[in-house]
Amino acid sequence: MICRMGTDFQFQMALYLIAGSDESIGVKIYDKSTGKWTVPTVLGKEPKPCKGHSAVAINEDRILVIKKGATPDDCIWFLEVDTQYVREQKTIETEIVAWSKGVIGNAQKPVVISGPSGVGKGTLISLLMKEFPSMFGFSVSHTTRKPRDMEKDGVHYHFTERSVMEKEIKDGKFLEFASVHGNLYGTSIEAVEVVADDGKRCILDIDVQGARSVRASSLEAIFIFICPPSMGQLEERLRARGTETEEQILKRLCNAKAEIEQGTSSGIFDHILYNDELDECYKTLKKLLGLDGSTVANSQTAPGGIDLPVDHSVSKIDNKILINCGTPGSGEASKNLIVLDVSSLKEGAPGRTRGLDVYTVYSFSDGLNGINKLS
Ligand SMILES: Nc1nc2c(ncn2[C@@H]2O[C@H](COP(=O)(O)OP(=O)(O)O)[C@@H](O)[C@H]2O)c(=O)[nH]1
Ligand SMILES: Nc1ncnc2c1ncn2[C@@H]1O[C@H](COP(=O)(O)OP(=O)(O)O)[C@@H](O)[C@H]1O
Repeated sequence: MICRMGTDFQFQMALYLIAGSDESIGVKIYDKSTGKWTVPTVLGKEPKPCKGHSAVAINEDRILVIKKGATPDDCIWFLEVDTQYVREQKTIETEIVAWSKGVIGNAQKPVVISGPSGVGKGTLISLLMKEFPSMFGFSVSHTTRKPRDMEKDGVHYHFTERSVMEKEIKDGKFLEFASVHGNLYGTSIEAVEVVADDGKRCILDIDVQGARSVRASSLEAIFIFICPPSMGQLEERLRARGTETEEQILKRLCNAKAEIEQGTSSGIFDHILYNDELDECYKTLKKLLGLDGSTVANSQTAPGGIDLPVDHSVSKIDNKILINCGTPGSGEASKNLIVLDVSSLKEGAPGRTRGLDVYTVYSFSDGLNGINKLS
């Protein structure tokens, strides 16, 4: 492995070294109090190797890493060293850092939908996905339960063995997980990232325990609880669906009481919807998601990127990162300065940092300038 680039950052008690090779980008930490180097546990998907990188410390929380020669959608990354997410994952034994990819603009908050089995969560989500296919993406959960007749692996769930899922949970691959009706269910970090990378708003269908975990995490979301009009109607719907055995139906009905109690009284949920008449409930759901005609349905912007030349220099002034791409040529306008505004950074899904504003400044040889906002 040939190490051909490195940047280092001094924080109060530690120095972070980011070094890249043809194969990987590695991180080492020098502890000033003990004088020792350690290799931290690195969470998140590591950026692909590149032709070099520039890096700037944004604050004590994270370091911005700009990859050279990367594709426009893959050049802005953050090494999180003390963000809320990293603090949540910290163990006593090892130092932890996390990679997260920079997302231009403000993708809309994910939507968490919970409610008892048979209340109509899946039905409402299907309606949304059908009416707004380019706006919403479903977070495909993992589960140890067996697939139903019509369910497809990788579409409705990632059907998995308990031992495999438990190992992946241990390896930090899950945003949340819970035991529901005797099976293990969980949202992998990747499931949420896939939707974000597609430029879509993520919908999570998870139980109340999962919603509680997400509420406590760094992922900002809208939380909606769906209630049945009555326990009798819930039972009717579950039986009419015809996907569960009698034993499973009874277990689900028994759990429904506690779920409804927690869902309606725990303060986890921003909105409680009653799914009596499906059409009415769907209309209300669209209204609270801002889809009642006041917004253009498919207006979600595609995931953006920045076309960076390999040769550039980086500097920081307050909350602005200036990427200098060289002097303009004669005659034509040339893009010679890209400005990243990091004043409204937000933690997204683990593995993503949202809220990056990007401007390109064009200069003409006669001294005139033009500004173009990408986000
Ligand atoms: N915590 C958590 N719950 C999930 C996840 N995926 C599904 N669930 C919940 O697990 C419960 C059972 O789901 P499922 O087996 O599909 O049955 P259904 O609710 O009757 O359609 C529902 O409350 C789902 O919301 C997940 O990734 N995490
Ligand atoms: N408002 C409603 N009125 C009557 N039946 C409904 C309504 N909403 C959903 N259903 C039906 O109830 C059953 C359970 O709905 P489903 O979406 O599978 O629930 P969940 O995903 O919450 O378990 C399905 O057969 C569905 O067609």
